[in-house]
Amino acid sequence: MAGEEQQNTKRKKGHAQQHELKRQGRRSYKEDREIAELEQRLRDGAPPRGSNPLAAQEGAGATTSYAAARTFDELPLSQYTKDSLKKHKFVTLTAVQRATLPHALAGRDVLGAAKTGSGKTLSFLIPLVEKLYRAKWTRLDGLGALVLTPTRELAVQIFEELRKVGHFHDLSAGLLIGGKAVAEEAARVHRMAMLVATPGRLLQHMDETPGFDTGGLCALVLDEADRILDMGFAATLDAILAHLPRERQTLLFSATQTKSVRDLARLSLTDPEYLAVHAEAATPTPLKLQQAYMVVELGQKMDVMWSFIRTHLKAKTIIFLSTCKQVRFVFEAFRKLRPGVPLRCLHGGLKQARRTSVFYEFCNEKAMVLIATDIAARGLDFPTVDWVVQGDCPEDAATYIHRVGRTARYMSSGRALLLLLPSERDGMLQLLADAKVPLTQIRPNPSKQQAVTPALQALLSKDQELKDFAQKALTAYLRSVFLQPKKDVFDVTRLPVEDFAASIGLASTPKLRFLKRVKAGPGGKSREEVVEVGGKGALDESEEAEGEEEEEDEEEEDAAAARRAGAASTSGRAGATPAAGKKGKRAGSEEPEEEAAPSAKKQKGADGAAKSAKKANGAGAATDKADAHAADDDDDDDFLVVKKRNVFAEPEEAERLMEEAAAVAAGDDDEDGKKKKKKKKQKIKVGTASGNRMVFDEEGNALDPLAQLAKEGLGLGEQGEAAAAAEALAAREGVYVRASRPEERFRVAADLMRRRDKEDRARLKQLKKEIKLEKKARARAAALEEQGGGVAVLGRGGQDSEDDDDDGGSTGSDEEEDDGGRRRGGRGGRRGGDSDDDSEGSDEEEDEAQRGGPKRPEVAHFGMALKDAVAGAGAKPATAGAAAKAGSSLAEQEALALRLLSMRR
Ligand SMILES: Nc1ncnc2c1ncn2[C@@H]1O[C@H](COP(=O)(O)OP(=O)(O)OP(=O)(O)O)[C@@H](O)[C@H]1O
Repeated sequence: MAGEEQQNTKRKKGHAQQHELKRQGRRSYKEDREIAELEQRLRDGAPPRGSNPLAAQEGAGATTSYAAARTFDELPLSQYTKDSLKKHKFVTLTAVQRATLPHALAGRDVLGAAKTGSGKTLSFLIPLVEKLYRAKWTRLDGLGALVLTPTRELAVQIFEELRKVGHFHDLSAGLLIGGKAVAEEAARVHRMAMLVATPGRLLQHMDETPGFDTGGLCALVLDEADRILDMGFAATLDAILAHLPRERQTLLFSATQTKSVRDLARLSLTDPEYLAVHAEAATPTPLKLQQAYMVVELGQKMDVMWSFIRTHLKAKTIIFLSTCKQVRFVFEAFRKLRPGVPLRCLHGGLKQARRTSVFYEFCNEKAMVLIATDIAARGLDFPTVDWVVQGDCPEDAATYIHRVGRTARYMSSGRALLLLLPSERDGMLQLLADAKVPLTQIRPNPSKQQAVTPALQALLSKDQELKDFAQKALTAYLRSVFLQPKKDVFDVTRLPVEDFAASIGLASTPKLRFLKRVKAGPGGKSREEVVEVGGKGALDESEEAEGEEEEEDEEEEDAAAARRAGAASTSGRAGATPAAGKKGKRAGSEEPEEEAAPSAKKQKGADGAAKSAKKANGAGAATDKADAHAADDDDDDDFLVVKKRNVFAEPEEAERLMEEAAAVAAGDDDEDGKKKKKKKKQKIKVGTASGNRMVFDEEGNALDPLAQLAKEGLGLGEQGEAAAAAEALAAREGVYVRASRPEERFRVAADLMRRRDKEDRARLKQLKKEIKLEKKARARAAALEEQGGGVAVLGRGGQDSEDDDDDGGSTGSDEEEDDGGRRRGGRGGRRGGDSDDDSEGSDEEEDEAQRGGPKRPEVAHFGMALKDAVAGAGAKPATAGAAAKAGSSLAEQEALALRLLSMRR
């Protein structure tokens, strides 16, 4: 027993000594010896320059060379890294790891290209960690290694992977992404040996954070290098590079690698190794990925997407759309129609906390539909995604490859479906054929297709917010098509805008005008032409709507927009004509039933509600079929009828099939494809009751509201304490590599987000209350003024700035500054992200209030002692507090305080 104690004490002493050594930047004798051996092995066994280690024979020169290594154990890696990899079950190298690790470990610049899901992340993380370990890097040495990624979610994911690789190391690592508190990051960033960052936020710290030293950086990684090097990130990347030393190792990885000499020159690469692992492969996409496309009319797209979801209730699916606003609309609309599978959305307009929680939720679910923009297209490693559906055509073959790469990752299989408009078909298929992407044509099974349009019309007719979303979605979609540089694929003038508007439930088409630059004549002189869609006088309306942009991801989405806009401006084309099309006259004038009805319909056991809803609601067509399908969720692929042919091998047949599919998608009835099916007119019964109000969970199970509350446990009792404990834990763990408990962290993050959402809502409510009170007070003050006497405008002085701090990420304060010192009375200002709509109302109220009096002083503080003024004023209570004691209402107290103030002035 005594012996055991002695041993324990000895071990503890050993650990303490080791820790102290590391703190001083020194290593133990054992580590020193290991580092020396590793250096020796790396020198002696490095693969020849320009060689591809994949071609190296196993066993050849095994004594010294590690070029033929098949397992991590055979590589010259530190024991800490080997143990970490083993702990996380990484044993055998993937092809890209075999090809790139030997060169990267030898300290060379590498350009690695390999298919999606092939393990590129470890190919750059392992060399970084090893390099700093061998350099005996300490936190006093400043930043040693940097990984740049185009999106925040990808940065989070890489950071998690880094925690795995660095599990047993003693290196500090940090994550810098937009949407988080800069100040918090600034306090720590200078202590980080490694950083994973998005370009915008990194540059902000480089410019603004004192003591953030990047001059000693020895390794830089650009993940999704082609994206980071493209024009969307050009200025930011150049500014970042200007802060970094030219002498460094640089690693570039992507599934679609850049070969541009100009790009590579910007990075000052030294004799880089170009390792394109799958360059000779028959296809650039994973072998276990089945890919198909379907030609769909724009006016049928919503039906096809809805039908897909309804017939794949047990699948994990990502649906890609082109813009934030489309994602928001389709998500909100489908969510309200309750398809029977949980839905989530991911786009740059969401608050960062929401984005992160959606990311993790989608990782952990088995069956879920994620509707997303291209911020989810690159790099994200969601486990076991069954389907990738491209609802909108990708901008190029590279985007296609990255999007479909979210499924069939590593060893698993997956399926992908691309929806193409007839006008996109030829151009896009050609691009994909050039990129050697194998595609099969597929068409929807008409008997399984479910019309969602009537349901959308009914929803929009009673939900103004959703209608606004729909209008903005339509505008954003057309604008994105307009901005696409590849005009042979994307031609906004060929889109049936009015059919599309009708299909998303809009009773009329929003009026839009786009400015179009076209090259006039061989001289290349440009002129501006106005393309008008849907009528005159449209510009103001639509552009105003666009002005109300949500906070977008400052990284990826802005970069994409900049890229498209830039390309569009240099590739203008002539011949734009107003879009033609008959006016779709759809529902919307009649008042539909209670909103709960369509969702109630598909609930098992809610038959009565379902029947009445079916009769009453315009959602009939969609939900009738939805009911029929609710019972048999297993008919997954019945909706998709496969034509088992490679269309590139049989062009004529392909043509015929495509036309056939287009005819089916367009709803053509007879063989010659001319006569359109008549849609049964939906009758909406106005004013009838629709049953009890119900709450449903994501799976569609009915819950009573209290049970729902209890389930969510919003900050109540133990849950609140647990959340507080979790928060403390998160704060304690910080961002060190050694602290590796992903599940715990996910839970902590989820708890924190729930609590903060609740706090936000409470704060907003409080603010609205306060604003109302202010208005009242001003009204009273105005009345007093009429009776003679000056008036002061209310504000909350110090309290404002306190709230500002709490509410990181709000754009309210910016607006305040922009208004040239016109200080608002609190945080009712417009917020970024998904809460901005909530606060618009209070904004207006405030604005109105601000206009109340032109010469008024800016801020008044309640509770100030105004004895002098009181003395001058005669027998009134001295302060608002005194007034309260005297029993007057708050509004009266406020009015009184104002009066006192003005008298004092
Ligand atoms: N050697 C390995 N053994 C087992 N699993 C691995 C190995 N290397 C990578 N993986 C796993 O394979 C999956 C895909 O890896 P990773 O995300 O690095 O792919 P990628 O090539 O970067 O894909 P993308 O091009 O989409 O960014 C991850 O879940 C990763 O943990």
